[in-house]
Amino acid sequence: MGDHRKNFPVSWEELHRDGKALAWRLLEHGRWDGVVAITRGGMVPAAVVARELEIRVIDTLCLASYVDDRQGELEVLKTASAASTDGSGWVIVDDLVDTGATADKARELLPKAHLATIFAKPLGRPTVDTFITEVSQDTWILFPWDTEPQAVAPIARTGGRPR
Ligand SMILES: O=P(O)(O)OC[C@H]1O[C@H](OP(=O)(O)OP(=O)(O)O)[C@H](O)[C@@H]1O
Ligand SMILES: O=c1[nH]c(=O)c2nc[nH]c2[nH]1
Ligand SMILES: [Mg+2]
Repeated sequence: MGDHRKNFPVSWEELHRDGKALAWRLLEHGRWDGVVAITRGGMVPAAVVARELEIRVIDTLCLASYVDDRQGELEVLKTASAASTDGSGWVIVDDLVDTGATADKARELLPKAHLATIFAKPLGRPTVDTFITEVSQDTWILFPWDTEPQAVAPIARTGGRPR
């Protein structure tokens, strides 16, 4: 695994709540023509946002760069059909910005779209228009689709290392 010092586990309930918080923030900007989910991580937040804002036009932009918590070269696996436009009136949703590389590519493809995430780390924060929660750069966010409950040692016994 990579060099992250802290894990930040997120539950389905927390993600649902934060997705709704993101929808409230996006509502302030008026109506949206559609949502572009950056797959795969953006799909669940995008579903919550689309449901709350009654948006039924949903597209995907398929970008991949990480294997586990190691960043590799960013691959564009599929563009959004909204990419035939400049993206104005559309909101792009992802689960998080970390280094900002994924968000930079989304902006390159849809320069006028609004970019929204649930989480932002400091390096990526300037690339996103709206986000809900900031976490430190050395934190790894653990999403519910990547995790399952298991027994762990007390923090004090790990010597401060991530478990
Ligand atoms: O700001 P960055 O450093 O670019 O990192 C953020 C991106 O990394 C993760 O996607 P990942 O490449 O793991 O693909 P996935 O969504 O299919 O899991 C996450 O879902 C974001 O899209
Ligand atoms: O599950 C994830 N958690 C993260 O903190 C992260 N950063 C980039 N990609 C990520 N994926
Ligand atoms: Mg992703």
